[in-house]
Amino acid sequence: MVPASAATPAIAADGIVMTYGDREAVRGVSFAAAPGEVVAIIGPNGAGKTTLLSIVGGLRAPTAGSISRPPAEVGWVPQQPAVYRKLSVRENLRLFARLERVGDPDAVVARMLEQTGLADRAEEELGRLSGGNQQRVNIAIGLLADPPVLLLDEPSSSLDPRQRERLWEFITGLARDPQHPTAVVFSTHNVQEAERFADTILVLADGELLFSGSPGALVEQVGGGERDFEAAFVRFLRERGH
Ligand SMILES: Nc1ncnc2c1ncn2[C@@H]1O[C@H](COP(=O)(O)OP(=O)(O)OP(=O)(O)O)[C@@H](O)[C@H]1O
Repeated sequence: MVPASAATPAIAADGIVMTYGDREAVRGVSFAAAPGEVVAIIGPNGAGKTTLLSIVGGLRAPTAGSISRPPAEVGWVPQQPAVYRKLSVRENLRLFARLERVGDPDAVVARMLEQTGLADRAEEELGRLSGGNQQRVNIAIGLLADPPVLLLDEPSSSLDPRQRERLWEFITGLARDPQHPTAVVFSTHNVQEAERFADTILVLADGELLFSGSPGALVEQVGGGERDFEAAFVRFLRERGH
């Protein structure tokens, strides 16, 4: 749990603008994440969350603005995994390790199996694993190149509450690893999840960054009178015309 100001950022986005035709999907957004910091991007449908994440991950070039790291140093976990359900867990990891041209694919695959706690499921067909374990494999693929930054687009949206809990244990463990504190940036529609697991919340609406700070600071901004974080978030948006 390192506040962004306390260390050199693991990643910084500066003045990101993205236009699709004449539609401005992201309007001059800047943010930074420190090593070990967990950042949640929340906002209504169409706010620009996926667009912003995909630019930070180097999947799309922005219309304007810059990202402090090249795409090779940023792990990306898409909402729709690109995994092969008929291949085993190990085969999937090996395939993506080769595609990413990691130095020693077998060693990297062994490390990922260890890190995800899936070593004893390595030979199982991926499609037979639970949704939560499939999502771990999806995340492991994002981690193959050992990136200092991991981006996840709605990582828990298809999981039940128990799987969700285990997934967050895993993700926050990556951030808190003292040897390799990964900066984690994720988007979610689950506002309570953002409040629970993120150090910093970014509120995006209609492409504009309306808030950046701790969950507590957002509650304070709306006067602290709401019954929970979700109610405070809804009020915050309403007061700003969304
Ligand atoms: N490839 C594209 N071409 C044209 N418009 C796009 C494209 N991708 C996204 N948009 C538009 O940009 C805006 C932001 O979309 P984006 O998917 O980034 O939002 P989001 O916050 O991730 O939404 P959701 O919560 O629904 O996933 C939307 O108006 C969307 O229709």
